[in-house]
Amino acid sequence: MLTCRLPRLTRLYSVASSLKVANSFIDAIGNTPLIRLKRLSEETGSDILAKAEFMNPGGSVKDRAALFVIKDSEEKGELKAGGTVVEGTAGNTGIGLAHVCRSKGYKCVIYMPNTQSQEKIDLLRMLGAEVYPVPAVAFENPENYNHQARRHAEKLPNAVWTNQFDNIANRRAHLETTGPEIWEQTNGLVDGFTCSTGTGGTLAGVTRFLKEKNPKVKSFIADPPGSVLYNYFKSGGKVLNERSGSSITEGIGQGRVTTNLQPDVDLIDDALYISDEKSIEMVYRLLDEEGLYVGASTALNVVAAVEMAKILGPGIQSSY
Ligand SMILES: Cc1ncc(COP(=O)(O)O)c(C=O)c1O
Ligand SMILES: CC(=O)OC[C@H](N)C(=O)O
Repeated sequence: MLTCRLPRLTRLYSVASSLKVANSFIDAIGNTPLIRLKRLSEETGSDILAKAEFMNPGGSVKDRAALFVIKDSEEKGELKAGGTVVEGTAGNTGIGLAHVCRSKGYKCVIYMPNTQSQEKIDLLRMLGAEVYPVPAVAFENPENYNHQARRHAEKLPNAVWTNQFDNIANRRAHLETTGPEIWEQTNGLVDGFTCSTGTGGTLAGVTRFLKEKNPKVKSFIADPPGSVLYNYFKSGGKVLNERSGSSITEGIGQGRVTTNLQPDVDLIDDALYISDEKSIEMVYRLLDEEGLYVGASTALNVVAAVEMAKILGPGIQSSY
């Protein structure tokens, strides 16, 4: 999910006009619409557009990364027919992987922090994944869900740990699909982009693509409580605090600069800290005003887009 502001935009690129038959689950990933948020656009004087990543067939932006990390393993010859994909995930990447695995005939093993919602565990099991909810401990701890996933894959023949946080095939998904879609859908009139980060793949890939197209496009990190990236950015990359605090949002927030984020961290123009209170309020505003039923991580992105629009002000490519 992403939001951006397009003061000059008069006509949206028609997604419906590009309707075609998808030959499989995989072909249905991506090409999601941009939805104009009418009330928030009127309120800010900037067009606020939300990329409807919930319309991916697995239900989130993470379908894109799931497809790219699996394709990468196949291309490198690490994953062969009948093999197993193992991943550490808050659940959404797992859901994308479980779908792609099912459609390609792979087995899927998921390690996730036991703080995540039961619905995601239930869905993963329904999709045929083997799921291990494990205690939520810091990345530095060998029992962290990611390290457990890596060790599981190392013990199995024909298995890969897709390593979504540090495997840059994830970032490539957004360089090659999400970023170009936004550029095309807005006829290049996008002038600001913001989203939160889990692995950082979306923020990094989209930022890189848009800035290569037009260096004047701004990019802001949207950070929830319990994440360290807001302080990291505001200290000019000097302070990487220990994680403290927590958030009701799931799948976002980060304790380190991942390999997916690292190459593009210097391209980020600003960071926004978004409290849970603001995200929850936005969940209900989007439902009441736009008829959009979204989760807290999406609502957080929208809060950030509104704040970004207010900072940049109406008028394309301001001098911020
Ligand atoms: C629902 C949801 N939104 C956003 C993200 C963040 O995306 P990325 O991993 O590309 O930073 C994730 C997971 O990371 C997620 O699960
Ligand atoms: C906690 C986190 O960063 O999760 C990454 C990703 N959203 C996932 O669903 O796995």
